[in-house]
Amino acid sequence: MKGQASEHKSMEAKALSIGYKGVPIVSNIDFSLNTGDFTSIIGINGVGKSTLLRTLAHMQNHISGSVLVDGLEIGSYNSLELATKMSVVLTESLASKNLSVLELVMLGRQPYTNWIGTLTEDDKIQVKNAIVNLDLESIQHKKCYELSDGQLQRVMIARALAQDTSIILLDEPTTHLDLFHKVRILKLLKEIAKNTQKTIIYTTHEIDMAIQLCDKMILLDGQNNPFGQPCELIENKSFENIFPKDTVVFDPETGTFKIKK
Ligand SMILES: Nc1ncnc2c1ncn2[C@@H]1O[C@H](COP(=O)(O)OP(=O)(O)OP(=O)(O)O)[C@@H](O)[C@H]1O
Repeated sequence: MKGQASEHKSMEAKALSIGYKGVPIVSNIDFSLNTGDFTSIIGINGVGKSTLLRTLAHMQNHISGSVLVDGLEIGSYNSLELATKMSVVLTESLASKNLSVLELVMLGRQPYTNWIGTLTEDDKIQVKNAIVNLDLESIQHKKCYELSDGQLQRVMIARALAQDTSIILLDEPTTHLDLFHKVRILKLLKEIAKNTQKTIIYTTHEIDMAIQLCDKMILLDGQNNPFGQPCELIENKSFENIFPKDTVVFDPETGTFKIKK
């Protein structure tokens, strides 16, 4: 589904509890995202950001509460339906590094191709656009094992864009990127969210950048897990207790964290 004319709730969490083997690691997660929302999940190491992302991607079950996609329980979709609704970019290393960049990005079209995997003209356009948008033209024929971590990260994002889903979930998409590429990719993702009315959710440790760029933020603190626009979270002093105050303090004036000297 693409280019929806008006906003609607594309992904919601209600009283969501996530964890492993029936044991919750975070509860009380509530948020509601519209189409076009560029959203980050933030919080300290080990709080449960990746677990939440994998739960939203239906790669693991939630413990209680609900995750709604386009108003319906995530569990009510089969895997092919979900593959046309959401794409996922994980940090885990890629199994098929023997593929070329182009071949890997083409795999993004798999949910739409026939059983032999033939690409239509539309599929090829989507692949080309993803390659151009992520600046991969000059390396499109290289094998993935020949790439740097940062290049590979851009290829994985290109594959998700080629999949052209209304929801894109990314786990720490900027980890291996230099400052220029971090900003470039985040701005590109935001632009894509706005121009094509996609809901984009990503986990990150770059809170300052997220405050500047995101429409909404989900702050996992293991207690209330505040959610809202960055300015609302600043107003509610939500950022002030993320880290121990004797180490880093949040400056609401600049929206940045400062090292406590
Ligand atoms: N497969 C698993 N089985 C059991 N516990 C797990 C599993 N994966 C992660 N955990 C635990 O769940 C908690 C949250 O982990 P998660 O990776 O979601 O945190 P995170 O916020 O993404 O951390 P980081 O910022 O370090 O990437 C941690 O305590 C972790 O040890």
